[in-house]
Formats: sequence, structure tokens, C-alpha cells
Amino acid sequence: MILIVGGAGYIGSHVVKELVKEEQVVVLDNLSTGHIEAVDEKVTFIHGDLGNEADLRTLFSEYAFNGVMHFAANSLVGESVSNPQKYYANNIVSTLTLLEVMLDNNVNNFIFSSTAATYGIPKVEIINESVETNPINPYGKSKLMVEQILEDYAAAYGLNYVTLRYFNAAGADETAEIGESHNPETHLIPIVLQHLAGLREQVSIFGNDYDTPDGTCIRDYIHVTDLAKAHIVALQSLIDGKNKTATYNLGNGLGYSVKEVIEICEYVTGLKANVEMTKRRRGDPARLVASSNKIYEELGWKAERNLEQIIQSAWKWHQHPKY
Ligand SMILES: NC(=O)c1ccc[n+]([C@@H]2O[C@H](COP(=O)([O-])OP(=O)(O)OC[C@H]3O[C@@H](n4cnc5c(N)ncnc54)[C@H](O)[C@@H]3O)[C@@H](O)[C@H]2O)c1
Ligand SMILES: O=c1ccn([C@@H]2O[C@H](COP(=O)(O)OP(=O)(O)O[C@H]3O[C@H](CO)[C@@H](O)[C@H](O)[C@H]3O)[C@@H](O)[C@H]2O)c(=O)[nH]1
Repeated sequence: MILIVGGAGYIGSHVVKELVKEEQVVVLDNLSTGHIEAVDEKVTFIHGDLGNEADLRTLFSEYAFNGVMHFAANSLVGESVSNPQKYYANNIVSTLTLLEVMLDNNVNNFIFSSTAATYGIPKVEIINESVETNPINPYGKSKLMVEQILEDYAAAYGLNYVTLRYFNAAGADETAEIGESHNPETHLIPIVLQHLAGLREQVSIFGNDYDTPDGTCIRDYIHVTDLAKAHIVALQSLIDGKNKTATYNLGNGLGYSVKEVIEICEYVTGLKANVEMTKRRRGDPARLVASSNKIYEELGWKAERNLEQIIQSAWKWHQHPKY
């Protein structure tokens, strides 16, 4: 039995969909940004808040969990700058409550959703896990602080954990039953596809004066189902005792510029986008591309879907979004 906190959200719901094929799953979510419709019918859904210690204690007394996956967080970079208190409270303080209740109940296996934003503006082209972390906004800092707390808890209390630093999650489940639906939506691929589906007038490119071949930012896009599979192998590595603590990057290892992403969206949909050039968005690094060699060498995971497949799956969802 596995507890998935934040399992009604974009990435969490895709992990649930994969995990229910082999495990019993309980989802805890306050539906602040998630969708009840995204939660697989086979799981037990609890509508509740991670920060509510009494409710967590009741939950852990009712179920014998083998592990916890933790997706619940606030994750809008701009909002984290204007309202850091919200980010430190939800992303750190609530996580401390969860860890305390887990350890009190002898539940020691923990998978944590971290981010490429922990690297800040890296000096290297391809980022592996030993590149220095230097987050430049409260969102990235909140994730790095939890990473550091996990390290200390592992040493002191025997917590076993895997931290997964995602690069840019995108795409939708192959059935198109679930997909990416954030409100407000800030991510590039859903914004372009919403525009091509007639829901937005245009797409803005945030800056074309970066030090990259076409001047627009480069990112490493990873299919959400590939991400889901990485969570399952990571959890298994803790349950098998192969890992006690580990941190892995999750990406494709290939970088695409904003312009290239828009071109591939046009190619996949057969539609032409109306694109305007605007100024840079604050805090965007020019280039973020992962090396995921470490998780391949240690756990045999690698991304299987390329950017065209990612966009095809997302387009299938965006034509008939269900929530
Ligand atoms: N989307 C990306 O590209 C990306 C990249 C790197 C890291 N991440 C991280 O991955 C995780 C999932 O991201 P996502 O895009 O699926 O976000 P999301 O907003 O779709 O999902 C988060 C889920 O957590 C729930 N939640 C938030 N606070 C809660 C609380 N206090 N109690 C209970 N439930 C709560 C929300 O209702 C939502 O269902 C986050 O931790 C995010 O920081 C995402
Ligand atoms: O309308 C838009 C939206 C985005 N972009 C650009 O597209 C790129 C990708 O942006 P976005 O999809 O918002 O993703 P990121 O800002 O790269 O952030 C994502 O990926 C990070 C890891 O790489 C995670 O930490 C974050 O949580 C996640 O939102 C960036 O250069 C943006 O400036 C535009 O030009 N126009």
C-alpha cells in the first residue's frame, strides 16, 4: 500500500495511473490545484491537507503504508517571489509534518518531487547531479531545503529516500483520459496547444536575446509517463534495499528552444501559431538540459518518448480535455 500525496495533480495523477497497475494506492490531496476527475477510480481518495497533522495521524493509523510519494507543493516561480511565505509553509512546513508522522509510524520509504530549479543558472551545458545547486527563487529554494532536510533525517532517523529532480514535465497519458490542466497555465507546451485549439489568441515568446543558437531559451522536455515509470523504479529501489538515499535528474538529455517547441507543435497539429516576441520572463535560465545517466546506470531507467511524441500525446488530450 502506497500513499501518494498530491496524486490529483498533473504529475501525481499520471504516477497513480501507472502505479495502480501493480500496487494498492491511497491518494491524499486538498484539490487546491488538482482535479478529482484525474484520480484513477481504483484508488482510495482522501480529500485533505498535508499540513493537518491530526488527519495525517488518523490516515497512518488506518493504513499500513510501505512508502510515500510526495508531489504536493505550490510551484509557480513568479508567485513564490511575491509570496514566499506560502511556498515555505506549504512546501517545507507541511512536508516536515508528513515526515514526522511517517517516522512515528515506522514508514521509512519516501520519494520526493524536486526540480531543475534547484540548480539556478548552471554554468555547464549538461547538468548532472554533482553540479552545484544555487536556486534563484523561493520555489527552488524550498525544494532544495527539503532535499537537505531529507539528508539529515536519513542520517539521524533512518529515513530512506529518493529525490527526483524533474526537468520540464510535459505530455499526457496515452489514453488521453488525463492530461496537463493547470489554472493558470504557465507552461509552454500546454499554452501553445491551447492557442492552436482556439482557446488563446496568441503565444508570447519570452525573450529572443539569450545566448543560444536562435536566441530563445532551451529546455529538456520529459514525457510525464516516463517520469511516472522513474518513480516506480525509484520506489522499488528503496523497498528492495538497493538504495537508502539517492538523488537523480530526470530528463531526456536533449535541449529544444522555445522556437523549436512551437515549430514541432505546428508540425504535429498541422496548424500555424500566431507568435509574438516579448521581453524576458524574470528568472529564466537560458539553458537547462539534464544528464540522466546516473539513474540509467543505477536503476536502468531512461526516457523513452521524444519531443514529437510528447506533443502528440498532449495534443490528443487538448483536443478533448476532460477537466
Ligand atoms: N510540472 C513540472 O514541470 C514540474 C517540474 C519540476 C518539479 N515539479 C514538482 O512536481 C510536483 C507536481 O507538480 P505538478 O505539475 O503535478 O503540480 P500540480 O499543481 O498539478 O500538483 C500538485 C498537487 O498537490 C496538491 N496539493 C498542493 N498542496 C497540498 C497540500 N497542502 N495538501 C494536499 N494536497 C496538496 C494539489 O491540489 C495538486 O493536486 C510538485 O512538487 C512540483 O514542484 C513539477
Ligand atoms: O508562454 C510562454 C511560456 C513559456 N515560455 C518559455 O518557455 C520555456 C519553458 O517555460 P515553462 O514551460 O514555463 O517551464 P520552466 O519555466 O522551464 O519551468 C518548468 O521546469 C522547471 C524545471 O526545468 C521546473 O522547476 C518548473 O517547476 C517547471 O514549471 C521558458 O524559457 C519560458 O520563458 C514562453 O516563451 N512563453
